[in-house]
Amino acid sequence: MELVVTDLACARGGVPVLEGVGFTLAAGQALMLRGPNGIGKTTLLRTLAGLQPPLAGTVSAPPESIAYAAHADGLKATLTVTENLTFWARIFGQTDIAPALEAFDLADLAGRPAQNLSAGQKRRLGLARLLVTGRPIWMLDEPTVSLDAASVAQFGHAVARHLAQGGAALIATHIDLGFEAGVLDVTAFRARPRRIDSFDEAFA
Ligand SMILES: Nc1ncnc2c1ncn2[C@@H]1O[C@H](COP(=O)(O)OP(=O)(O)OP(=O)(O)O)[C@@H](O)[C@H]1O
Repeated sequence: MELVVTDLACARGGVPVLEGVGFTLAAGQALMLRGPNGIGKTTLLRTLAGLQPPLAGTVSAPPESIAYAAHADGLKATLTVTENLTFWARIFGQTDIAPALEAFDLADLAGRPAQNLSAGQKRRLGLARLLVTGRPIWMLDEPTVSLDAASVAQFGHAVARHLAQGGAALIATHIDLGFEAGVLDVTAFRARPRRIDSFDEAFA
């Protein structure tokens, strides 16, 4: 599924962050979001994934086509690895969690409660959830935090497989993930400061 973003503007905490964002992401393609800390990469991903409304512009792909993985792992602490994946698979109408366990080398940890995993293992489980969504467009915010080199490579392979199967990925990351990808530097879309004209606007 193709994602076409046109003239998008987005805000965080009521403050415009980015404007005029436009790009196309075709099936099979990945795009790396770049730009300094605080420029608006997370804000853009949240807006594209439908977690917050844009100030302006259009996003061609519906939120139902997007799987969003935020900074936080979002795991159920007392559920095991298998139970976490099964829980998420059911939400997305899927049943098979075996490929997710395999892709992220989680089989040996399948019976362990999420709260007893290391930070990197939690992150692997968080990312494995992408595979049980069945959704074509992955939007990932700093997905490699806490991962060691082998796990980064494993994650890179999982994304590459997703792309080969006709998926697409938009990834905010500062590191090279080992597969061919375009780069979108969001610095080019930094919102210009504007005058606040009313009390209501100042505290919106
Ligand atoms: N909850 C919030 N309320 C108000 N402003 C926020 C909030 N979260 C972030 N911001 C501000 O919004 C702007 C964009 O933040 P955002 O998290 O999108 O940047 P980023 O490019 O993802 O940064 P990083 O590379 O550090 O993760 C920043 O100036 C930040 O300080």
